[in-house]
Amino acid sequence: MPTLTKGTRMTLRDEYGTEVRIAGWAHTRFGKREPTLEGLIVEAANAAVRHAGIEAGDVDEIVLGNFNAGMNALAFPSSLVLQADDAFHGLPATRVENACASGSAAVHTGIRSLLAGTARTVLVVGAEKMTERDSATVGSALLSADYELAGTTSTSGFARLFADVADHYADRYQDPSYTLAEIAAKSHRQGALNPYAHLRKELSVEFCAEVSEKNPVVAGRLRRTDCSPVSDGAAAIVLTVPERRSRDARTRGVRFDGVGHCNDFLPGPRRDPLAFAGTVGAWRAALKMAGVQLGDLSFIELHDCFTIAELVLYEALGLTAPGEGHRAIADGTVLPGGALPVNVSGGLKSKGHPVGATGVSQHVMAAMQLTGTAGELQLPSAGKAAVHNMGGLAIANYVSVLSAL
Ligand SMILES: CC(=O)SCCNC(=O)CCNC(=O)[C@H](O)C(C)(C)COP(=O)(O)OP(=O)(O)OC[C@H]1O[C@@H](n2cnc3c(N)ncnc32)[C@H](O)[C@@H]1OP(=O)(O)O
Repeated sequence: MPTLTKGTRMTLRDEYGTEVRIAGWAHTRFGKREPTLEGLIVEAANAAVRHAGIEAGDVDEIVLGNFNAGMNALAFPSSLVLQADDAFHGLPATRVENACASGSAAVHTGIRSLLAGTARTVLVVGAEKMTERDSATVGSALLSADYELAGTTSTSGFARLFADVADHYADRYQDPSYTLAEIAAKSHRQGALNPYAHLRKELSVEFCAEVSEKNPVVAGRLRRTDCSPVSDGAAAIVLTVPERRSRDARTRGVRFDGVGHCNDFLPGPRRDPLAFAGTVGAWRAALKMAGVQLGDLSFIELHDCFTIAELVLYEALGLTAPGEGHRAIADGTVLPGGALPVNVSGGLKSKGHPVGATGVSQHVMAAMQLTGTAGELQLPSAGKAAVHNMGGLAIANYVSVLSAL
């Protein structure tokens, strides 16, 4: 399989030395939530504008990440953001969709507007309402992102596809089941500390490792604890290019040092299921643009839609050699306090995965760490972070490298 070397080609600093920042952010609680999609969007949008210390009238453009995984079939969901404040009335507002990476697709779209000079302040919202529908409907909606299975009905949905990845892993290296339980327990431990998380319950490695009535098999080797949950929720960020602002926001916030976006082929046979080549392409592009290496990062928020994805990502991102991802968790590297903590927020696995919100949520979690405002989740030292968000089996891949100001 070829290595993907193409991907986003842009620079994050323009001729005036302008840099792109996240000036404010907000996050609703994830889980089974009462508010409608509109209610979640309004809550996150207004709170992010307040947090940035700007007025709604300062926003030039709105981008909404939304996959419609609840199959609500609502046209123009981007106009729901206008409901947050009358000052948004008339603004350009666009819904961006790239499956489970829709949130980061929205973030990167907002960055492009800033770099193009068509906006100075962009409000990016990610939102999804999934729990209103039964699991077969949600499973089918998610599978519309898969080339071979689109249009089919499934109660195990994407879990089946990632269970196949776990089988390939077992065939090529060794049975990953126990390592997957260790990853699940790590995520639940962190999620229990995250006030925004869907599943705030510590689960032991033993519980996650054992198939039981409370932890049934969902597909193949994947147990319930190996899956991210079906969640409702929203997150929002305010993107700015501060030097060009007429009314300056507070100077706190975080800076984008690098971005990468890389899409892979859809047909399964054209991809090595354990290479996540599109992710590797986006990762390398973002780190190169930022001028950093793995060792320069303080932590990573990565797309652990299933625990097997996190294990494969340890290897694809270079934390360990192929087949040795188990070492990253066994020796404590990816734990808080380890050399490179992964998913300190609890990740998708425990924080939840309201599909369109996820990429924005990951940027919010990283921004909180980098500004020392992550509460019980706070790492002692957090200067530089990478955020990785993917759609499908590493089909649409986005990476951001962020720094504290
Ligand atoms: C590229 C990508 O991102 S693809 C990813 C797209 N997302 C998905 O495919 C979603 C995958 N997840 C799922 O389909 C579902 O969450 C499942 C199948 C794992 C679990 O659903 P169900 O079996 O219907 O669980 P249900 O909602 O009835 O909850 C039963 C119990 O399990 C718990 N639970 C539900 N999901 C999870 C989970 N993922 N992990 C741990 N516990 C869970 C609930 O809190 C509840 O606990 P309680 O009895 O103590 O109250």
